[in-house]
Amino acid sequence: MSNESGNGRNGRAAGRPRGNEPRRNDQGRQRNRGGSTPRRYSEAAPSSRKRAADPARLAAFEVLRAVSADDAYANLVLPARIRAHRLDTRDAGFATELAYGALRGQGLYDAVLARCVDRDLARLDAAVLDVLRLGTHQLLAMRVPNHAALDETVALTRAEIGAGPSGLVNAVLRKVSARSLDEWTDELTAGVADETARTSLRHSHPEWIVRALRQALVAHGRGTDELELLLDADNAAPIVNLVALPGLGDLAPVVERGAGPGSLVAGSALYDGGDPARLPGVAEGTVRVQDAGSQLVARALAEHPLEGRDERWLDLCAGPGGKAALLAALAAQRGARLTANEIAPHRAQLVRNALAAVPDTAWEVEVGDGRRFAGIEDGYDRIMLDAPCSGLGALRRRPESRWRKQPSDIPDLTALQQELVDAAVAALRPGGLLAYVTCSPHPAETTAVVLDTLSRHRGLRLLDSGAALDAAALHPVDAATPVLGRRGEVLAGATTAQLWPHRHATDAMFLALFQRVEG
Ligand SMILES: C[S@@+](CC[C@H](N)C(=O)[O-])C[C@H]1O[C@@H](n2cnc3c(N)ncnc32)[C@H](O)[C@@H]1O
Repeated sequence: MSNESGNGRNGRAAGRPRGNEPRRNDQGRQRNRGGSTPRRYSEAAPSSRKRAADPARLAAFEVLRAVSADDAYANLVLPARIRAHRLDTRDAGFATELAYGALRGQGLYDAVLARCVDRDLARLDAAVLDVLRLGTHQLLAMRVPNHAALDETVALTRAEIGAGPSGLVNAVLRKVSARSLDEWTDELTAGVADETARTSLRHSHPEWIVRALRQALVAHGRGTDELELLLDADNAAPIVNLVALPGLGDLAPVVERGAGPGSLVAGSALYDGGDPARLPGVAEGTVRVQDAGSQLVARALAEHPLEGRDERWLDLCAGPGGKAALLAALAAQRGARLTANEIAPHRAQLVRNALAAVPDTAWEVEVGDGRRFAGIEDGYDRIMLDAPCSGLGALRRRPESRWRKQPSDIPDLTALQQELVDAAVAALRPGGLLAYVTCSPHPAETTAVVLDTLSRHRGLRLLDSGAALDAAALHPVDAATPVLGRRGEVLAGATTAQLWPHRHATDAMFLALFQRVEG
C-alpha cells in the first residue's frame, strides 16, 4: 500500500489534497483532475486492502447517514462528529468539504452513479448509496488521488457497512473514475433538450429551483446570464462571516488570529482558519458567526433615520436570534429595548442564548405566534419581520436543503408571510419603520408580498430600501430594484433590495423597508 493510502505519520489520514488552492474549472467548480492526468489505482483487491475507516471520511459518512436516515441538518450534525472523532483543523476541513460537497452535488452524482450501477439507485441500500456519493465527490471534485479515494471508500464500506458491499463499491467507483467531472456532465447532458433540465444536472439543483432562481434574477432586475454564476455560488463553500456586537465585541484579537476585516459591513470579519468557536469572544457571545447580508439588513433597519420616539423595537420572528443579537446590541447603545418574539419554544431558547451577552435591560424574549401582535395597544418604533421562508437564498449554507424543499411549500409560506406583515403593520406606531426580510429571492416571497402589502395597506409607504442598505454598508452595494405601481409606473423614492451570493458573497437576503405614514 502506498503512503498515500494509509494513515500518515502525523496521524492524518491519507489522500488529503496537498498545496493551497483546489483547482477549479471555468465555472468555479473544484476539480480533481483534467482529462489528461494519468489515473492511478490501487493494485490490491478490495478484500486485502486496509479495513479501518479514516476518521475524517467516517465523520462525513455519519453526516450523510444522519441527513438521509434521520432528516438531520448537516450543519448541526457535522460539528459534533468533528469533535467526536477529534479531528484537527485540516481533517475537519476535509470532512466538511467531503460531506457538504457530496450533499450539494447529490443530483449530479446520483445521475453519474445511475450510469455505473446495474440497478435502480432506489434499490441500493441507503448506506451504500451514501458511501458511493462520498467516493464520487472525492473522485470527481476533490484533489484526492484516485487510488486513495477508492481504497479509503472501500475501507469505510467494510468498516461501517460490511465486507459484502465493498466489491460493489469498488466496481462502481472504478467506473465513476473512468471520466472527469466535465466528461460526465457532457455525457449526461448530451441528449437533454430542455435547457432547465441541463442546467439542473450541470449545477446539481432541482429543476424547480433553477426555474425559481431564474425568475428571481429577472424580478430583481438582474440578467438571466447570471444564473450559472448564482448556481455556482450556491455550490461553493461560504467563508465564515463574523460580527462583533456593537459596544460589546472586539474584532482586534480575532484579526490577530487570522481573520480579515469584512468589506461589506462595519464590525464584521471573515475567517477561514477552521472552527470559529475557538476565536476570542465567540464563546462569550460578543463575537458571533453571522452572514454579512443578515448583518446588513439588520443595520439598515436600525440605522434608518426616524422622527420621534425610538425606544420600542420588535423582532417578530426572532429564532435562532442572529439578527436579534445585533439589534439588541444596537438598541442597548441607544437606550431602546428589543422584544424578540419566536413561535417555537426551543428556538426561543436559542434566542435567549444569543442575547445573553447583551445587557438584559435592552431585551426580552416572548414565545408565541407573531400574528398576535396585531392586537397590541402601544405600537413599536422599529419592527424586524425576518419571515419564515423557503430559504432559497441560503442553499450554500445548508447543503442538503435543496433536495428537501418542494415547490408546494411556497403557497403556505406566502400566506403566512402576508399574515405576519399584516400583524407587523398593525403593531407599528404612526411613523414607525418595518423591515420585511427573507433569505429567499423567490418572487412569490419577495416582490409579490410587497405589492400585495402596498395594495392592502394604503397607510404604508415603501422606502428606498436599496439606499437604506447602501447607507448601512461600507460601500454602495447596488442592490436596489425599482418597484412598479398598478399602472406600470415606477414608484418614486421606493425600491426593494436584493443581495446575491454571486455578487455580494452573502446569502440572497431580500429587504423591503416600509414606513407607516398615517395613524
Ligand atoms: C427566517 S427565521 C428568523 C431568523 C432570525 N431572524 C435570525 O436572524 O436568526 C424565521 C423564524 O420564524 C419563526 N416562525 C414561524 N412562524 C412564526 C409565527 N407565526 N410567529 C412567529 N415566529 C414564527 C420560525 O420558527 C423561525 O425561527
